[in-house]
Amino acid sequence: MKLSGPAIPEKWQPAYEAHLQALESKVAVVAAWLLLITVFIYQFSHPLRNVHSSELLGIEFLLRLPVILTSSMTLVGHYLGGFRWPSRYFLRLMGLSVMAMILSMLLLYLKTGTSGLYQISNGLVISFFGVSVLAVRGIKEWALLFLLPLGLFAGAAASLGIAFTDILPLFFDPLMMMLIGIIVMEALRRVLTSEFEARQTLGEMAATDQLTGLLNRRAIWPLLNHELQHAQRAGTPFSLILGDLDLFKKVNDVFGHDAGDLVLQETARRLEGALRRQDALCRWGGEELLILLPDTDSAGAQEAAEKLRASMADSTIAAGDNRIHQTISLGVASFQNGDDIDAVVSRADEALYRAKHKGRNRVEIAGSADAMPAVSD
Ligand SMILES: Nc1nc2c(ncn2[C@@H]2O[C@H](COP(=O)(O)OP(=O)(O)OP(=O)(O)O)[C@@H](O)[C@H]2O)c(=O)[nH]1
Repeated sequence: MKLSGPAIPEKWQPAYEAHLQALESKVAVVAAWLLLITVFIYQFSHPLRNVHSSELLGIEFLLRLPVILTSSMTLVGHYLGGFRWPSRYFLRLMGLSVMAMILSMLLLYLKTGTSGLYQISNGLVISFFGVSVLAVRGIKEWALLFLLPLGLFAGAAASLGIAFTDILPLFFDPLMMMLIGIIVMEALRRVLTSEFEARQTLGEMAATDQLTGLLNRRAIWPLLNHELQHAQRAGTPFSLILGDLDLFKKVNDVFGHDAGDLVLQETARRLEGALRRQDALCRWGGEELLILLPDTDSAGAQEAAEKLRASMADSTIAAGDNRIHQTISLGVASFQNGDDIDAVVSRADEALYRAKHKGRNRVEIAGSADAMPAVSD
């Protein structure tokens, strides 16, 4: 069984990491509460469990103290935001403190010959199961949580002169429980990973235009709003380009709808190739495209729009035996104080309208223009 689980595609890695961290955070809080409760129950229930007289209570409390501290830290971190560490570190601390507690108790009982080894053996079973469930990320965490403490325990037992033949039988059931815990956790992780992938796929489908693979109109809105807020807060510029394929109706009429679709797909590919990584390209409507250029002023956006125009005009598109010369007209508008998104889009639309009117296959900048004459075609 591959304990590291199925591979997550590269593009989803950041979201998967966030998903894992959210899971670890939930497991850490539940584990911290459980540990605090159980440690106190065990500390004060020894008469009920008929373990031993009270002479070891003090030292047992000291051995339980790291568990109390690490689980308290986890809860403080979670509820009060006191520590900025990822939950993974809290899980490690709690797991290691549980292992240190139970293994030192075992050494203590073995060394002092105190009756109650049977209880410690039960404690080992519970602890090994519990700690294996903390290994949310799989094999590497498991190795850290188990191999390190068990290695130290073996060293300590050897130096105290405790025979391994006395110890090994005590570990049989705990190791079985550890195995069960790991398998349960791995199964759970696989279910959660499949659920994560299904959610990502659905999210992508909902955000993507099926024909071109570009963002759809709904999906670009959050990006536009984010950019608007950033511009309002930090005073950074951003620009929008509205592009519209020229005389595209003719392509459909002359070459057929399939050829039209192919032209749209090739347009998406070319425009994407001409843009920067941080720019967002969206299919705004039928043959209309909206491009968001973060951190770009009017001059930069004009340059980008010119590149987009050239990427279409410079070479024909092959559709079966035909070569289609498809051009695009573009209107550019940049954010100005007091704008909302509709205002910037509307200015880009006016500029596009002008580009069409002036003969198509050209870039027009909002605000740089003459009053708009009526378009005749
Ligand atoms: N093949 C195809 N055609 C589409 C799609 N979406 C929109 N269209 C077509 O795009 C054409 C747009 O035509 P018009 O709005 O008249 O504009 P135009 O012919 O491009 O002319 P101008 O914009 O003035 O340059 C229409 O024929 C639509 O049917 C699509 O997904 N696939």
